[in-house]
Amino acid sequence: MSKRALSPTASPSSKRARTSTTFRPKKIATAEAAAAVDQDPPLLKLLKATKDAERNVKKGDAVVYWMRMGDLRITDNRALSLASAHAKKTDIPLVVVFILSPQDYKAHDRSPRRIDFTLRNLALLATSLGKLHIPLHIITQSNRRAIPNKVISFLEELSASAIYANIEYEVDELRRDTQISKAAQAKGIGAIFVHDKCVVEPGAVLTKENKTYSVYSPYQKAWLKKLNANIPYFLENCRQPHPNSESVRTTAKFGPLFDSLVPESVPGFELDPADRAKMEQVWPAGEAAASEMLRRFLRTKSRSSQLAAVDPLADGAEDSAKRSRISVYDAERDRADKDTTSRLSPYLSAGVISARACIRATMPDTKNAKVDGGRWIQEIAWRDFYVCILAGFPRVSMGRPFQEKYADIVWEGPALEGSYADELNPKAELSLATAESNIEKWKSGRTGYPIVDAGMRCLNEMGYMHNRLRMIAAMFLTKHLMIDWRIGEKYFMEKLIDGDLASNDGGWQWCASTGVDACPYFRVFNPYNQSSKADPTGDFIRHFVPELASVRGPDLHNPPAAAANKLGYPRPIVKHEESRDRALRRFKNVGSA
Ligand SMILES: Cc1cc2nc3c(=O)[nH]c(=O)nc-3n(C[C@H](O)[C@H](O)[C@H](O)COP(=O)(O)OP(=O)(O)OC[C@H]3O[C@@H](n4cnc5c(N)ncnc54)[C@H](O)[C@@H]3O)c2cc1C
Repeated sequence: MSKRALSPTASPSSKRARTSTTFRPKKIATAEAAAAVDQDPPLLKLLKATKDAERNVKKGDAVVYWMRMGDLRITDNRALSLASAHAKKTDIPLVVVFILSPQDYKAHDRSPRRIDFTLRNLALLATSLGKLHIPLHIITQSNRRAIPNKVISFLEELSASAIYANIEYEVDELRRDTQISKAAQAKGIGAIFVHDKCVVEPGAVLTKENKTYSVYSPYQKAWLKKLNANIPYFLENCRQPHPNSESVRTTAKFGPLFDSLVPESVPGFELDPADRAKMEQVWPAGEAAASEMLRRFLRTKSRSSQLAAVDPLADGAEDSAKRSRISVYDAERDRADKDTTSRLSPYLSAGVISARACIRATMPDTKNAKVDGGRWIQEIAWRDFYVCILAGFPRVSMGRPFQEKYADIVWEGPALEGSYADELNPKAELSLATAESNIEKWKSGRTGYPIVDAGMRCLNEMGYMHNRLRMIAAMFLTKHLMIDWRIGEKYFMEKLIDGDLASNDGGWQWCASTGVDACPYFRVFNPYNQSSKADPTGDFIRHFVPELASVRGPDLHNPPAAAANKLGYPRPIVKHEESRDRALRRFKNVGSA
């Protein structure tokens, strides 16, 4: 039975409602501020602050595991496993806490779908933990700056001996945890923050000069070598938590923690009922669903019936060793007209399954098995790479381009909050109204480029987009419409169910050519060519752009004017060659139009 309370919106405190509407996080740091943070990365500060965290820990009455948005699972969870071992060793109960923080969700442009997915998973976790007599205590904290004090007072109320958590690599979160770590240790409470998100943690793979890699290929080679050199550590299957004694449920201190309810929604992030029902169908919550999705990816064939917003666990998946999705991944992964990829990103982003488990599942079951570094494994390495970039060059999470030399590219459209100016860039060619109208057409999938429109409508409908389509849509916004990548990055985060700052920023800056190991600025995708590669059958476009449902053959990718007009499909809002020339000009002459 899932344990969920009615939405707190039913009786919002006026203070909470006010906070969520007036809170305006600063989005873009100055170049100087970003450079200063790069020089002294917050991850190193946290690791330093927690180095001796387990020394001088007082004996207490409980051990706390702080579950975060990126580790919503019981199986193979490093911090949970360590917390449980500590509790078992000292014979005290384990308590799990989750803090709902709407201001953080706003600061990170979290989508209501991602929040809903979090709550759906938490509801299942509350039940599973309850079977182990472990309470899942939910705290809603309206002012994010007050979280450190809130955590410390919670630990003091429980007379906790230690708190464990998996590291979140975003700047604000690292700073918050460093503050908590220092405050906890001052009170004799251990604060232990461990790596869990990546297969190979940030800092473990460095260049010869002891620096974070900023080019993927050598990184990936070094990553694989490191991984294979110590598989028991990097691919450890962390132990399941031990149950608490049942008697913990009746104690005055811990009993009430079992009454905590997972809310139905978070104010400001509610989903309308139809969307919620769809999300439940397309992205079923829970560790069992994630494991089954992984199993199907490894063992069964792709299906064109899976190209849209449907149940990924629907009957009909056909077993095949030779034609399983992973076996043909290298050749078929760029196709959006069937489920060629794993669709595990929402589960990996929310930590419903560990990246370690994904890699382990691809390995033969022999003692000396090695990770083969095949194409799918390389994608998991991309995920690790972008987390390393976030940790090693925190500037990217402060709204700055990785390549600062591109900071002054002349973008069309509105300036961003906390950006250079409040008004339109004076060098822009288009009026603000035209640029804003272009952005709206891109968002709603009405650009007149079928593959871009199908991708954007897919994003709007199911909170997910195939990787190749994300690339096409992102490049279209940044190069064809010459709109600042941060506008697209924000829109994706607000819509995606798998929204993840490291991968999203990495992907956007790659497409905008401002990022780490980015696409060279002169390589501007031709959307028509890309379209026939990503959707050779045309099924994907016909599904998501119903105006074109009757069109067959090459016309589908580039509908002739007369046919488009007749079918009510828009004409292209820009011309590929002209926009390409403009993008090249602006990147060659940064600061000029
Ligand atoms: C503009 C843009 C924005 C993106 N935003 C996000 C995001 O917010 N969250 C997110 O998880 N991914 C993001 N990606 C990466 C990628 O598109 C998705 O991870 C992938 O489409 C998920 O589908 P899948 O699970 O079927 O992937 P598979 O092909 O099955 O790959 C397996 C896993 O590897 C990881 N992965 C695959 N490709 C990439 C990649 N290029 N970069 C980083 N990790 C990768 C993902 O965790 C993925 O689940 C973005 C890419 C681009 C170009």
